[in-house]
Parts: sequence; C-alpha cells; structure tokens
Amino acid sequence: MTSTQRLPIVVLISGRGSNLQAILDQSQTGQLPVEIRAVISNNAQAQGLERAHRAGIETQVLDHRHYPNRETFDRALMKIIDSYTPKLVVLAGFMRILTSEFVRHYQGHLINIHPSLLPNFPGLDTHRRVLLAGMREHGASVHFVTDKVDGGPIILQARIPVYPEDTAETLAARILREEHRIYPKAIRAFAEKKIRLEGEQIVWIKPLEA
Ligand SMILES: Nc1nc2c(c(=O)[nH]1)N[C@@H](CN(C=O)c1ccc(C(=O)N[C@@H](CCC(=O)O)C(=O)O)cc1)CN2
Ligand SMILES: NCC(=O)N[C@@H]1O[C@H](COP(=O)([O-])[O-])[C@@H](O)[C@H]1O
Repeated sequence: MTSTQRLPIVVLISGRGSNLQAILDQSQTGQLPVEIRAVISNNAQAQGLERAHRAGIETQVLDHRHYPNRETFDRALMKIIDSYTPKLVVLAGFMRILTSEFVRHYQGHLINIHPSLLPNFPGLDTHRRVLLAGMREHGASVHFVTDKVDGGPIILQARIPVYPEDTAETLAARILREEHRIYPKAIRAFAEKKIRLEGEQIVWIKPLEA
C-alpha cells in the first residue's frame, strides 16, 4: 500500500496508549490504511510515548500545566497538529476537554473513543458508575468530537454483558478489548470514505457491522 493511499493521522494520548498500540499494530500489518505522522501527549510520562518511539513514530509533549488557560494550550496544540497536516485527529485516551475553537477547527476530522454506551455515562469513571447504576450491559463508543463532551455523533459501538462478579477493573479490561477492535474499524471506515460528518449528522456510505 503506497503512502499516497494511506490516510495521514495524528494521535493524541495522555496515558497507557493501548488504543494507540492497536492502531499502530493494524497500520503496520496493512489492515488499517493510515500513516501515523505523530503521537502527541499532554503528559510527558505517558506510556504511549514509548510505544510510539518503539514504532519509530515522531512524538511531541505539550504539558497543559505550562499554559495559563485552556484556550492558549489548545492553540499551541493546534499549531503542532497542523504542522503534520493530518486528515484525521484521533483522541486515544486523551484526557483534556477541548475548546470550541479547537473542535471547530477539526470538525468532521476529529474522533474519540469513550468507555461507555453513549449517550449514557459521558465523562469519567464510567466503569464504576455503570456498576453503581446496576446496568446489565456496558460498552464502548467511537464518536465524532463536538463541543458537547462525549455528545458527538456516534460512529460505532460495542456492547458487553455486565456479570454479577464484575468490578470496575474487570469491566475496564473487557471494554478495552472491545475498544481495540472497534477503533481501528471506525478509523478504517473514515479512511475508506465510508462515513463522513455533515453538520451534526453522520452520512454512511455503507453500513458498518460492529
Ligand atoms: N470538546 C470535547 N473535548 C473532548 C471530548 C469531546 O467529546 N468534546 N472527548 C474527551 C474524551 N473524554 C472522554 O471520552 C474526556 C476526557 C477528559 C475529561 C475531563 O473531565 N478532563 C479534565 C481533566 C481530567 C484529567 O486531567 O484527568 C479536564 O479537561 O479538565 C472528560 C471527558 C476529550 N475531550
Ligand atoms: N473519557 C476518555 C476516556 O476515559 N478514555 C478511555 O481511556 C482509556 C485509555 O486507554 P489507552 O490509553 O490504553 O488507550 C480507554 O478506555 C478510553 O476509552
């Protein structure tokens, strides 16, 4: 597969980077037609940075604590991202809420994976909240990023049962496996132009099975 056929992407992380690893792995085997131009983290200690280094991918660290406010951090982040001219920005465990200016700049080319069956359980600490709510099922969602945090149009979801013996840790482990399956699938759909965002609506060129 030539580089001209691969979708140029930048991946934003904050921590472990297991979703980054899933994308990396499928990119390296050719299953996922993307070219990861850079991995950018707001956390210098993010384990995902080591994953990128091992794969020979350029990394950048931009610590949000070094900026007076969210707006100046996001503008600095946009400047770095745009230097790589990606066609898609992939949030993979990126733990900062992004400003309207950032979202507008990348609207339709900015996606996220969230560990719940959106629109239920937006925000943080979803596994524990799902257990506390006594839910019988849980899941993960890939969505376009909009101003409404975790409220953007949903691209793909995966569902798992919640067992009586489940803990937040066992749920997190099973959800991560599903994330690693659906995130590359959703990115591939975007790369192959099977989906696009029009306003707040997702236009499917061909339905995707989860
Ligand atoms: N404008 C948007 N920004 C972000 C979205 C989005 O849909 N719209 N998705 C999130 C990802 N996310 C959950 O999937 C999420 C990440 C972080 C937070 C949050 O409350 N962050 C705090 C800091 C938390 C920390 O540093 O540990 C904050 O930014 O103040 C909520 C949801 C990514 N951004
Ligand atoms: N609200 C954002 C959020 O909670 N994202 C979640 O953080 C984890 C990152 O794991 P990873 O760094 O190993 O990909 C993933 O479970 C992802 O869904």
